[in-house]
Amino acid sequence: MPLPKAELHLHAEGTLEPELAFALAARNGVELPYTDTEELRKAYAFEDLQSFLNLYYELMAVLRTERDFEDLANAYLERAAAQGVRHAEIFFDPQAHIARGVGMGTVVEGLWGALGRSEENHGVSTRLIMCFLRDESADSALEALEAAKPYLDRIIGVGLDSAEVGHPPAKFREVYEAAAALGLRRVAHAGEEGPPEYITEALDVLGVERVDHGLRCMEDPALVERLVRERVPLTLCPLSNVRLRAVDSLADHPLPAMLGAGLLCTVNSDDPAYFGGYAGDNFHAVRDALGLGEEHMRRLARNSFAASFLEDDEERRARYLAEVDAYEFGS
Ligand SMILES: Nc1ncnc2[nH]cnc12
Ligand SMILES: [Zn+2]
Repeated sequence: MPLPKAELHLHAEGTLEPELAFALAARNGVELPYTDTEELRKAYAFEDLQSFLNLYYELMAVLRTERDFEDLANAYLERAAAQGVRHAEIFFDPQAHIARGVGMGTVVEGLWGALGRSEENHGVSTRLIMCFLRDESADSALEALEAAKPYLDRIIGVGLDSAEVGHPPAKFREVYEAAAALGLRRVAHAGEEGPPEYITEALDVLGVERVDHGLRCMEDPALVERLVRERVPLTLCPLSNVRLRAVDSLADHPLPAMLGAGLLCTVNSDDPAYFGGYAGDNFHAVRDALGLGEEHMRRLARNSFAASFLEDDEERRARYLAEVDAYEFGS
């Protein structure tokens, strides 16, 4: 039985496996510039975040109908459940779909077709977080938030993703203020490729409650101290960091140093179809490459539920934490 865990950094579009991409392409009459899944997989040798994002946006062309988004989310939830994920807070990128003529309603209702039944079908509770694309304009982000207003019973928060360097968080002050006024939770990618200052800005200007990645905080000891003191969760994605060359190898990942510093670290998969593993694979990878023992694994699992947005269901959070505490390794 796998260790129970929450996944807090997962892009729905990043769960598009090559086989499903080809199946959806055929269903929707979309032509992909790859002959088969094998050739597509060869394109997964990334140099950096941008080289990944180019493929990530290209393959989204196959996602057109509510059913496509529902199938995508169901495929993820099934795999995640098999790896011990009990709760998933799932990002999606509405602007990338709206720009292709696929409306907010299609995306949200499609994803909801799977998420709304996830507990019965997969035993996984879920939340949905819409992300703004930081390499698009602040006005475009405001338009996306406006388009989301009819669906706010389905969306619990906002995030910020896409190409980081050159797009500091402060660009999105206004849309984050508007999101906060609507009662939405706030997170942002920061310190993946961008400097530690972007993490500080995300906290101070955007008011984020969690930092996605946050890896580069380790370059600034005063920032680390602050993140520890304020108990700001970091949603780390180790296999993603290797594939996008944020770290040289898994053995060089700063996770042990980050845990040692007292940071509230969590381990997640980011875009599992592209980076070679789902949540449980990421847990196993850091255990094996970094020699983390059972107590570290249990701590990471506890952190994932502690850092989740389950304030609306503390009873459930307590139940999940009790599952982690009772977990017997090797069972
Ligand atoms: N790791 C990542 N960083 C920034 N934007 C993303 N969009 C999907 N995955 C991402
Ligand atoms: Zn991400």
